[in-house]
Amino acid sequence: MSQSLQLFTTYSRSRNPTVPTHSDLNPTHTRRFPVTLFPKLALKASLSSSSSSSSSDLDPSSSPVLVSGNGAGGVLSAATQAYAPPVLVSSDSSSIEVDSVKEAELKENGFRSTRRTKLVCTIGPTTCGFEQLEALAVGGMNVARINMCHGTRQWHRSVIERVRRLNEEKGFAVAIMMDTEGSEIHMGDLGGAPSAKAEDGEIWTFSVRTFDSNQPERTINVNYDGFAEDVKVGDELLVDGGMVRFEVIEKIGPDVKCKCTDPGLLLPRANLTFWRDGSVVRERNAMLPTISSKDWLDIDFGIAEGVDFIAISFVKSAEVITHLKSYIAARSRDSDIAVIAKIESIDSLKNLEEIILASDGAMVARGDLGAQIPLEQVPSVQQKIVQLCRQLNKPVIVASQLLESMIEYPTPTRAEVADVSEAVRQRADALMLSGESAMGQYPMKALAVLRSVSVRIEKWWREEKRHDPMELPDIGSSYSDNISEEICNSAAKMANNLGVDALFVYTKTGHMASLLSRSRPDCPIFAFTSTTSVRRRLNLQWGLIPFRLSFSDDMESNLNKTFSLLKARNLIKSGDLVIAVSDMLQSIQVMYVP
Ligand SMILES: Nc1ncnc2c1ncn2[C@@H]1O[C@H](COP(=O)(O)OP(=O)(O)OP(=O)(O)O)[C@@H](O)[C@H]1O
Ligand SMILES: CC(=O)C(=O)O
Ligand SMILES: [K+]
Ligand SMILES: [Mg+2]
Repeated sequence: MSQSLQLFTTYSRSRNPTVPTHSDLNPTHTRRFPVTLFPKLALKASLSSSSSSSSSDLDPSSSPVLVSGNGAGGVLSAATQAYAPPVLVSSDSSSIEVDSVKEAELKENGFRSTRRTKLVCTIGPTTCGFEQLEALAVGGMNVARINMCHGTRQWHRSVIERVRRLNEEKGFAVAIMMDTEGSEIHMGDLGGAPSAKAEDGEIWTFSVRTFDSNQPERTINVNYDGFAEDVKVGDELLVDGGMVRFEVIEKIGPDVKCKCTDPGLLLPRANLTFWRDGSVVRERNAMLPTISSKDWLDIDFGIAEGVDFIAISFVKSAEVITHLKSYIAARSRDSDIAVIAKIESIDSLKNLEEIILASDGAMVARGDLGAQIPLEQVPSVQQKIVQLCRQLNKPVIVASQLLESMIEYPTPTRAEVADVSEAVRQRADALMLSGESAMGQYPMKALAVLRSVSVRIEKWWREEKRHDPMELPDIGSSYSDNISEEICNSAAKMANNLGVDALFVYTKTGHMASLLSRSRPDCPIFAFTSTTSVRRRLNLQWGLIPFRLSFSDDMESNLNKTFSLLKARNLIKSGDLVIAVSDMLQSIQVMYVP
């Protein structure tokens, strides 16, 4: 076996004076980097003129090969590379200019300051139209989430179709995440009303009876037949994780009379938990399946629609994730739907490591989590989950109430901004909007707040060099996996030490890209992959700018092609220092853009 670390040091022009210079990086001096991890260290100075090979790599007649973007994407036809600054996508006879936002950002601020933290938006009544979806995509939405608790499958299908059309026509790579309902106890849909206000001291009836059109006043339907049997007089009933609270005062057959003790807004299908003697009552929930029969139908729907992620609510154990993954694999051989475990119950915390290991990512679902554990424990649990996910190389989303007040108001509270900053500082892969984007009055403003806070905090922490280095354990099961990990860890470290402008990774499955992301390097990671589904999936991971690119096993030609395409688009320039790694050739290459 020949596992070599190859350092191709191509020197083409004098070093940018703002970054450290290395006088021995030149055509006549090759330098052995202090890397001793590999059996054979082949150090090769590649002196060929990179620009000379570009013409043969770029066949003007070929179809679009390069699609860039970090939620704001674009398609660059090889034919346009030399001349055409406006990047065009031809989906029909007319051409549409795309990616103006991302490109403008990359060009104005340099790609060093692009946002690393990814943004997930829950789509609901206020954002389901094509124009609103486009505005969200332009505003930085990387993943659109649809919550199967709400709306019909037809409604969800139309959202998926619109997102797909947006991607095709405008060159975005917005991924779709389907979130299951789960079989927890929740309220009915309030007889069609958007919300209802419960005032202090009011008596409300929670009933397992279903009501057709005429729902009696102050009556709420509960979806679970055993509800009236399970609760006891004196129990505390929490709606939506404690946003509204009631005390159970009387049981009459299927009806449970409750007095409101903390007033608030009741929203359709809000979750219900009941507490007795200071802790949540969960015996019954423990017996309910994590994936209900309705969830299985929704999952079939998600597979048929080709969603990118399925997020499973109220995961209790790793088995359910493993089972779902094999179910998906059996149903859709070619698809690579990633399974995200939502951490929102006591059981999920008990089995945290196994669950995360079995999943393709996790969500800190603070809404329901805060209804199951004391609220003051939520911040430390969040930090723990975020750290563990990074160590195990799984993307992690911090969700719920990040900008809750923006459902009603155009400006966030200072406390909300601090909460968002903290999640960015913890270097979660992604932040999620829920009600703010699903049914709030200011979805675009809320997204803009996430975007600006992310960019600001990321930059501040980079400048301050305040990031704690994290111990990254070996996670691969084979020697070859371990080599990939060492290559990525070393490449990220070299990138920081040398102050390079970008890391490039050529990856078929996205694995090497995720390993680079795990190191949270100072520079952005340009991830080149040949399939659109992998590109969309990488859109959830910290610091990756995913591009679709047809590439070969010949790294030199890949690099030349990439340099030409990116330079034509003014995304990189001669003299930029780049470190490249790839799946195909286990190597680290350091070079200046010719
Ligand atoms: N497809 C939809 N149709 C109508 N309203 C929606 C839709 N999706 C979300 N909402 C509204 O936005 C609110 C917040 O959305 P979110 O997805 O966070 O849901 P949730 O019901 O709080 O539950 P969870 O996230 O725990 O599943 C919901 O309570 C609901 O009022
Ligand atoms: C997102 C979600 O499910 C929660 O916070 O409960
Ligand atoms: K859900
Ligand atoms: Mg939840």
